[in-house]
Amino acid sequence: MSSITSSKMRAIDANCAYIGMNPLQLMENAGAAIAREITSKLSSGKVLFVAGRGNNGGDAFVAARHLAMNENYDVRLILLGNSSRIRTEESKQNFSLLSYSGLTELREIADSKELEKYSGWKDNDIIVDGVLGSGIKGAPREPESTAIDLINSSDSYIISIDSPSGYDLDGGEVVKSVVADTTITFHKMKTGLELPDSEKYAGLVKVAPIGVCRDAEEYVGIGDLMSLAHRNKYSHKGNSGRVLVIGGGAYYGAPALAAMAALRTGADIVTVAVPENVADTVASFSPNLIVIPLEGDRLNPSNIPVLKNLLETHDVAVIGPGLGRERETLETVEQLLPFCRKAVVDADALFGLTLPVKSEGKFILTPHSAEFSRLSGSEVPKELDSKKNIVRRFASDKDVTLLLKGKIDVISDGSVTRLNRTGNSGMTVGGTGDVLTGITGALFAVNDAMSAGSCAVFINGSAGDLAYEEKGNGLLATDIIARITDVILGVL
Ligand SMILES: NC(=O)C1=CN([C@@H]2O[C@H](COP(=O)(O)OP(=O)(O)OC[C@H]3O[C@@H](n4cnc5c(N)ncnc54)[C@H](O)[C@@H]3O)[C@@H](O)[C@H]2O)[C@@H](O)CC1
Ligand SMILES: [K+]
Repeated sequence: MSSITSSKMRAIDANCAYIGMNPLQLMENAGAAIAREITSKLSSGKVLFVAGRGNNGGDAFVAARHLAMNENYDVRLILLGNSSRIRTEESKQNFSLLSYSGLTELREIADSKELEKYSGWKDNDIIVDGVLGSGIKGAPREPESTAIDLINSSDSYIISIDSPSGYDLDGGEVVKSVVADTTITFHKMKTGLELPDSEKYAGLVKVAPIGVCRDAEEYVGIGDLMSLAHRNKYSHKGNSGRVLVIGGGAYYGAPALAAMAALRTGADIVTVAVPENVADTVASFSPNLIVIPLEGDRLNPSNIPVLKNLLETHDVAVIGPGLGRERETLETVEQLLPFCRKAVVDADALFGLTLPVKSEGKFILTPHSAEFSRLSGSEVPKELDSKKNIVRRFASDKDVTLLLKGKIDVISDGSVTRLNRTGNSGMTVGGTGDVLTGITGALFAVNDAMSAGSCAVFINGSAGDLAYEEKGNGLLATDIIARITDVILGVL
C-alpha cells in the first residue's frame, strides 16, 4: 500500500465531508480503533490519556469513552488547556460526553508547572498520546512541549494516536517528539512514518481503517482544492501566475472565454495572442485582457518569434481555443510546443500534435471523447474501469497529463488517476471546453499538472452546477465563468 502525505490525508478528510460524511463519523472510528488496540494489548489496567485541543485530542476523547465502558480499565484523561479552547465542534462534542463516561479522573491543565506537579503520571500501564497529530506546525509549544517530556520520562507503554506528538508525518525536521512504543496511524501509511529513522519515534506502526468512503480518495473534491498553491499576503503581481492564451483567428469568442476563466481562477496576468483579424473583437470583450495581435488571419509560422518571446515571460501557455485547423496553423502549433515549459493543449491544437512532444515541457491535454479517439487511434470504452486504463496508459506512453472530458471526467498522469463527477447536461453548450482550458491554465501556472487538471474539472463542473441551478439547460459558458469565484472563494 502506498503512503500518503498529511496534506493528502487532510484533502481526503475534507472530501469525505464534501460528499456528506459527518467528521464525527471518522473521529468515532479513529477513537474506537485506539480503544481496540488497548484492549488487545492489555485485558485490564490503568490507562492515562493525554489530549491536545485539536482533533488528535478528539480521537483521544472517543477512545477514552470506549475504553471506560469496560470496567477492567481505570481511565484518566488530561486535557492540555482549557476546554473552552478546544478547536473543533466534533472535538468539543466528544469532550462533553466524557463527563458522562465514567472516567476515574478528567482534568484540564493549561500550565506547564501544574502539569509537572500532576500526580497521575506514575504507575500507568499505558499512556495514550493524543497531544498533537497531523495539524502540528513548528516545534511543540507549551504546555504541549512539557507534556511530551513527561510522557517520555514515564515508564509506561506509550501508544501514539496517528503520529508521535511532535513528529512530522511528512518527514520534516523533528525538534521534539514523543517516543512511542506503538503508533496507530489512520486510513493509510504516512510518508514520514516510512523513513528509516521513524521507528525511533513511532515504534511499531499500525494502520487503522476509519471508514473513509472510497470516492473521497478517487474522485476530486473540495479537499483537493485546499491542497493547491495559495496566495500569501506577501504575493506580488505575477506570483499567482502568468497565462498566455494562444488561439482565435477562425473564431474570437473561444480565446476570450479561456482568458476570462483564467482571470476568474486567480491568474495575475492573462495575455491573449490572437491573429490580427480578431484582436480588436477579443479586446472589446473586457478591459481586463491584454491582447497581442499576431500578423495574419490565422496562426502561422511567421508568428513564432513573437510567441517564443511571450512564452519566456509566461508560466503556462493555453493553446487551441478558436484556432481553426488550417494546415499552417497546425504546423505552427507543432513547432511551438517544444518551446513551452508548460502548456494546456485543447480543441483544434490537438490536431497539430505529434506525441510525445520532444521537449522538457509539461503538457496537459484536454480532449473530449471524439478527440481522444482520434489521438489514441481507438474507440473510447464506455465502461469506467476500461476508460481509466486507456487514459492512464496513454498518459504514461506519451508523457502527458490527460484530462478526458465526459460525464465522469478521467484525469491521469500515467501513475495517478482521478475522476470527477461535477457538471451537468446544460454544459454541452458551446464554449464550456474553453472555460475549462482557461481554468486549467491558471491552476497549472502555479501547481503541478495533475493537481491543476483534476482541480480544474472540479471547479468547472461545480461552477456549471451553480449556473445550472439558476439557468437550467439555458446556461451559457459565460454563466460558468461568473460562478467560478463562488466555488473557489475562501478555499483558494
Ligand atoms: N476528519 C478529520 O480531520 C480527522 C482527523 N483525525 C485526527 O485529527 C488530527 C489532526 O487534527 P488537527 O488538524 O485538529 O490537528 P492536531 O490535533 O494535530 O493539532 C492541532 C492543534 O494543535 C495546535 N498546534 C499546532 N502546532 C502546534 C505546536 N507546534 N505546538 C503546540 N500546539 C500546536 C493547533 O493550534 C491546534 O489547536 C489527526 O492527526 C487525527 O488524529 C481523526 O479524527 C480522523 C478524522
Ligand atoms: K499524537
